[in-house]
Amino acid sequence: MITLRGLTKRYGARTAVDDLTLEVRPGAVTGFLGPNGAGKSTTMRMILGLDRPDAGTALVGGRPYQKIENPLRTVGALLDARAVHPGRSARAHLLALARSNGIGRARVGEVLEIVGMDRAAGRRAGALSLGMSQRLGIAAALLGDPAVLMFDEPVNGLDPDGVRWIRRLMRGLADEGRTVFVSSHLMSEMQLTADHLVVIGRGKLIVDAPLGEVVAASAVRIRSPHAGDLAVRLRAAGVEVSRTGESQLVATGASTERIGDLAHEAGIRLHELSAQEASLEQAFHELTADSTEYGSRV
Ligand SMILES: Nc1ncnc2c1ncn2[C@@H]1O[C@H](COP(=O)(O)OP(=O)(O)OP(=O)(O)O)[C@@H](O)[C@H]1O
Repeated sequence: MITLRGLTKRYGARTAVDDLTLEVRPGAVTGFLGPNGAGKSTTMRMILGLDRPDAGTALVGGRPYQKIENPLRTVGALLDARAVHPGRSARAHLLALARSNGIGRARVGEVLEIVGMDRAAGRRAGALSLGMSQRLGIAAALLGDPAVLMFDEPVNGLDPDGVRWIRRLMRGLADEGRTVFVSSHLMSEMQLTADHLVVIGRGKLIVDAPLGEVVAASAVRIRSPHAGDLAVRLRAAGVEVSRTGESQLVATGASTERIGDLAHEAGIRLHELSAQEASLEQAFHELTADSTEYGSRV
């Protein structure tokens, strides 16, 4: 479990993370989404004790990172896959990490196998492809068999096989009851991977909800020979409506049942009434529109 309470980080006049309060729960993949510069990496760095918050707290398993005795056994993280000594072999890198964290040598072989790197273990870290570097970073994160895992943009630069592999790995880790917190700006990817979503913009929490709830923020497509009259009626009832064609409307903020009832009360015939499930991409765009606009101005 990761617990953030009022977590805040400022860089000069800029508030990178703004009063973030949330819980990341075990047994699920929680996607951490936001436009570039939203504050995702800064939040993860504060959880790992790499950046000091200006206010608030970040706890892992109920403790601040600095107070965790064997951090690698509690929380594993992949922040920057390239942050490995380039001259060391993958195995030597993991062995050094294991030794300094009181983890037995045998576990190194296990994690190399989990990430499918047993045959590349002798290669120098600096000579690994990005995909292999990601796997090595994940092997390091898994080394202490931690209950909490954090991945910052893990699929960046990966080929489709690598992306599928990471997706399956995260699912498996969550199914084992672990807390899996993964940042991404790829909404389509999160739609396939995450159970729960945390969306931030300009450092502020925008959404903290199950994936289904975010995606179901739906629009309703309507066709009627009296679209103009119907639009007037719907707006009067507080429904947001836009006219998309001579006889077509799209309404948001009301169910098909409500729209059907309103049309019936007004005596207006309908030729189509269908719920359009918003893709996460659309939902994300709507949710973060303000913060993205702000971002592009600065
Ligand atoms: N060390 C730093 N010094 C000054 N400003 C910083 C520093 N680190 C981050 N920032 C700023 O804080 C804000 C949040 O950055 P952060 O990297 O956390 O966002 P992000 O959501 O991870 O973005 P991205 O998707 O681009 O990685 C940005 O405006 C960034 O420029």
